[in-house]
Amino acid sequence: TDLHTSIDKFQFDNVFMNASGVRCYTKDELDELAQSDAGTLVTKSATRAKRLGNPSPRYARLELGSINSMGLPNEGLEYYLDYALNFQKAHPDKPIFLSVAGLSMEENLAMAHTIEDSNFNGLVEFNLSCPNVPGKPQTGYDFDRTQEVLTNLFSFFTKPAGVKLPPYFDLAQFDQMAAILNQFPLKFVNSINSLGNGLMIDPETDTALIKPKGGFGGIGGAYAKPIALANVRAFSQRLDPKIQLIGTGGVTNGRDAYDLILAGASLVQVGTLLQEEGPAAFTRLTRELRAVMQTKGYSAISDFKGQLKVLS
Ligand SMILES: O=C(O)c1[nH]c(=O)[nH]c(=O)c1I
Repeated sequence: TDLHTSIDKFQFDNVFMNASGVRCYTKDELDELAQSDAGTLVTKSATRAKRLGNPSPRYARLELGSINSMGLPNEGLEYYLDYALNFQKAHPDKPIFLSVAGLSMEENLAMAHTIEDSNFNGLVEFNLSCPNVPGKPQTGYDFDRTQEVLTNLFSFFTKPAGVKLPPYFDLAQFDQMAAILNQFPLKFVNSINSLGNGLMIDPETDTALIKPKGGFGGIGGAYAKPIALANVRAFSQRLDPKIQLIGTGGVTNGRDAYDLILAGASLVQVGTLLQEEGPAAFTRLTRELRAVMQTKGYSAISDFKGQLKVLS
């Protein structure tokens, strides 16, 4: 069985990769991902300047996943762009993703110009869904703003790019968002980011588990699986076929990854599981996905991608 997959002209020898924000803040962490069984990697969402992020505790493991309000801590765009430029020299056959999350339209466009003017030859993921910067709403939940950002962006940006979206929960929202996204030369849509602004409680102290925002943070892990499947499926049914899906959310084993691919995903990102198990998780996931494919009689991702059946 072969886990080879592609997005646009980019080929990957394995469908698995990290979700932005997980074990991808520093060069050392990124190198660990590069040396793992993952097919590729994405850097922590970058702002122009380095950010420390929110006060700790800002991440907690939960019974069925995780809650985080990191607050966009990162080393700044130049750091990740520098990493990417060195990486592509050393690994010309392994395209990587650069994630960008400007806190304003101007910052997003300024960072996009910097990337456009660079020799970066991988893919750019514009994160429209960070839920944890106090006072900053998620762009992905403001349709007019999303339209405006993408219009300004693609008036000059020519490198391969996609967007990271928050989860939607209403079919009219899938219709509206897809109608916006279909207007732009996107190579991919990555769905979903964490379930924004959840809350969990420490049973000993009756206190919110994490410190920022009175305990509100993005929820990941098994809790996210049914929402991730629905979002990938909904966009797969609505987007121009030229726009491919990256499935993120709820991957704990090979079957979860198989399900995201059935729903239409070309790549599968792993967040909470990677945070908890480390890059060795990719070895287990790869083995487990191959086993599911063998059971089903499939030898390639294309044999079952998007082939979810429904009851007639
Ligand atoms: O708090 C974060 O840094 C964060 N956390 C998330 O769960 N998703 C995001 O896109 C981001 I930028």
